Amino acid sequence: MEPLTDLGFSLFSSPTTVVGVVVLLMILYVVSVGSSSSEAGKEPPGPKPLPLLGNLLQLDLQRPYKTLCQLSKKYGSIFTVYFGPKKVVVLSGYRTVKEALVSYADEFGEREITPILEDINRGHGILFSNGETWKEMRRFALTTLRDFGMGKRVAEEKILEECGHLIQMFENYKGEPFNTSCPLNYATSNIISSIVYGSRFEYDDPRFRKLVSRANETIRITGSAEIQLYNMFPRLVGWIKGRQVILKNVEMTKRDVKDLIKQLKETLKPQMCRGLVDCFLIRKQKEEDSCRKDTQFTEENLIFSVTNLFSAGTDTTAATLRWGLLLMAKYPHIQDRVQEELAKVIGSCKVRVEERKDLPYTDAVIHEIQRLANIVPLNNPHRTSQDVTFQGYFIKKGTTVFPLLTSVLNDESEWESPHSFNPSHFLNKEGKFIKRDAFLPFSAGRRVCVGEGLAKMELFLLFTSLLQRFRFTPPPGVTEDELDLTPAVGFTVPPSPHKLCAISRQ
Ligand code: HEM
Repeated sequence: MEPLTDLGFSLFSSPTTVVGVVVLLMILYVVSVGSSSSEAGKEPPGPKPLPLLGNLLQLDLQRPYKTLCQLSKKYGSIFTVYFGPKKVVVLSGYRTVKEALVSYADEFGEREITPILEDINRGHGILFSNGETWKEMRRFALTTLRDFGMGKRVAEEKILEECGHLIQMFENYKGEPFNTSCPLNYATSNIISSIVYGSRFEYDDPRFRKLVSRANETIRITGSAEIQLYNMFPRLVGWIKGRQVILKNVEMTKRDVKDLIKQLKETLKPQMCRGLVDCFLIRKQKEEDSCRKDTQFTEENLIFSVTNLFSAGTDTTAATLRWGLLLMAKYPHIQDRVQEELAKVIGSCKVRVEERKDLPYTDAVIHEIQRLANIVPLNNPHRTSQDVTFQGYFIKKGTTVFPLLTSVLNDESEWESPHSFNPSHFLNKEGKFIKRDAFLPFSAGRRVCVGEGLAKMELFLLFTSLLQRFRFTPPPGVTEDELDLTPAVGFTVPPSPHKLCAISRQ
């Protein structure tokens, strides 16, 4: 809670600000909490909120998902927490989250657009939009991703090509310790870039490096304590530094993306789509030609759909791979078994997606990495699109809902040893791979991750290719026990900064 205290001091340092803050919070409190008792039915229980601050003092703002998991032990699988004046209903545990997102998809399928998300996207694109914009942009992204070979040979080729560049980059470190973040982010960015733009970038292209680092920085800051405070009190703390950095990043990224789109426009051939941008531009032209007034195929939606895919597709997959390599270095006996299986089934040939079924142990390890890595612990926020009575509780239309993914991936009634790295979660007694219902790292229902198929393919091909080529170890002088599994702070959570050695096996 220290960071919050520090921030509190700087926020409330002048008496006039304090009075202003108190008055505004009182108004917000009356508006939000005052309407919480409903005649329509019992509302989900929860810790008593303080006037004005709600449950703010109880929340670990750096890692709110941790507090929420603790609260679920006391209040059950559906409860209410006040993030300042903002009322949030938290759904916890596999059964509740799945039931809400799948059986009540209509009621729980909307995205909550927090003030910082409003700043970033202004309701455009796929990730942070609702209604017709979301419907059309999501449908377009899914069809185009499918056409560009998600789950097919074309995507496999693109990923394998990128694998070659990534391996080369790892080779360049010659077994010396290095931070895995940049190479992995560049590789996953390039895979989504070649689908979106139709071509990859060189790793030393300064514009590409900036696009990747700004996307990462924005995701990190979006999960910080100061941005949580901004989301609670947007009018009061709009000036905070983190928000200014995000706004600047968004502007610069928009400029770069516009520029990339302009280049594609100038060389566009209507008969040949090089990537998603081309398909979008062609569709845009068609809609303009037919004078469709309510078209969603606008410049803004193109820019934000592209940036959404780029940032959602880069950081998540790279963070999962970073966890994977760290876990391999920490548990060398598990790395041994993966490498033995790869040697037996594939030898030194290129790995192919169709070989996944012959690699049950490796497949189980990749699933267990995703489960334990738990990289979107809070999930993206949802909100109710209408009044709903769920599991006997009344939830009003427009309420923010967190379908807490961490509580699903660590659900004690679903997983035999939820808090340890145990690939047996995905293996039966005969050593065959088994699917598990509570494996929901991509969420479920209407807003389920658009890139699930692509991400699974990337994780499999990149992880296996890297393990074929390299042995991952802690840096000299660091023991396996000393490798730290504390997650970093952020909206998505990679491991804390660390270095590893990639020792060539060939
Ligand atoms: C390991 C990798 C990944 C994980 C764990 C992951 C996880 C998630 C989660 C939890 C959500 C929120 C779902 C919800 O609101 O209920 C989401 C949404 C989304 N993801 Fe992913 N994702 C990954 C990779 C990707 C990739 C590679 C892409 C790009 C092709 C992508 C694009 C998106 C988009 C566009 C959405 C918004 C969907 C919507 O709101 O309709 N993700 N992802």
